[in-house]
Amino acid sequence: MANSRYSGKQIVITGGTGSFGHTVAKKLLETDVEQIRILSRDEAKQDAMRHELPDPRLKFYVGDVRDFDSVARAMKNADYVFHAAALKQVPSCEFFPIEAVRTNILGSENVVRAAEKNSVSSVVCLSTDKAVYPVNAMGMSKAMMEKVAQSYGLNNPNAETVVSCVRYGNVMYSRGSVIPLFINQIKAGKQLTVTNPDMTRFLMSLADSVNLVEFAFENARQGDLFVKKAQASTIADLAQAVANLFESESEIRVIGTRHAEKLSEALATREELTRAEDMGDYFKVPADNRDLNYSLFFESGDVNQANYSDYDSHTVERMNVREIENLLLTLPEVRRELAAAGKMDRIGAQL
Ligand SMILES: O=c1ccn([C@@H]2O[C@H](COP(=O)(O)OP(=O)(O)O[C@H]3O[C@H](CO)[C@H](O)[C@H](O)[C@H]3O)[C@@H](O)[C@H]2O)c(=O)[nH]1
Repeated sequence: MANSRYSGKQIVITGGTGSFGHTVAKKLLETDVEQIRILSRDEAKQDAMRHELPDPRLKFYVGDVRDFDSVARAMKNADYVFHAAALKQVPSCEFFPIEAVRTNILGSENVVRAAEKNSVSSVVCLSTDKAVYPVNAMGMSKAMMEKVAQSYGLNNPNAETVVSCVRYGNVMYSRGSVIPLFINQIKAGKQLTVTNPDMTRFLMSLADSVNLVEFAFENARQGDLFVKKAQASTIADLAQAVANLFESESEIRVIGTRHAEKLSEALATREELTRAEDMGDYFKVPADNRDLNYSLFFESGDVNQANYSDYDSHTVERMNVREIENLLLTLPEVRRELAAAGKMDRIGAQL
């Protein structure tokens, strides 16, 4: 990260003890940032992070985005906010959707309001492809978070706080996700459980997701939403790639689609793409800035829509098994697992 942007700045990361917060904090500590504040609920995780990153510029705030006062306290005199706190497990949000409303929607509103109150200059909110045409409560609540973020600019055209969003695909090797699951199944000599071999997902590394937030932070204007162009793969190919790397003979067992999951995910809708700016590796989707004169919503349409299709994991360029293997080899966690399994030649091929 360029030093100048963060020089002398105070930055709040909500949900800062998660994998994203952790990675960003580490990267920021390499700059001349003045202070990084981690706002999160779990003091044990904070303690672990404090020991891992012993730096006086890193401060820990116990709090919850559901509680406005705790958010406002962490934001006092802050300059920038990365809003990563969320309930993001699909199944738990299905069982407790109101909890997703409280954290992902109302909590995000608290973050925006507290940022405004403290004259924070930029807030970047983290969203997911599951917010696009959502079918599960987690995705629906994230879609509403995006609306909360974008409506801030619509209602406050002269605001000094710029609020933007980014949308991720699946972050590879994130906690509880399918890649570490496949690796554990291989290590245990079990079959690889594939839900639906034809299901597709966008695959991103944690480093990609941090770069996306940084890009948004550097380029955002009020209400913008950023998407990183990503490659996709089928789950069958992903399972095969993991098996190949570990030279595993584990068979693939098809277990069927789980509750509330989709065959493919979309990172942007065709309606969004009609007004998006192509920025090379990224799309920037500006907010729909028509004002609250409803006739404009009803009477002025968009003639371009028919020329675009959704940016969907089923239709974008798909990696083949070999390409997925190479992508997996860029992940430090996979390299560690391969080293532990004595597959040094695999790692060496990529050095
Ligand atoms: O045993 C399994 C488990 C999963 N899958 C498949 O692997 C893909 C990825 O599954 P993950 O569980 O890794 O990820 P999800 O797409 O379900 O969602 C994940 O990524 C989201 C972000 O988009 C959220 O963070 C969410 O909480 C997190 O589980 C899916 O197609 C899923 O069907 C299998 O084939 N076998």
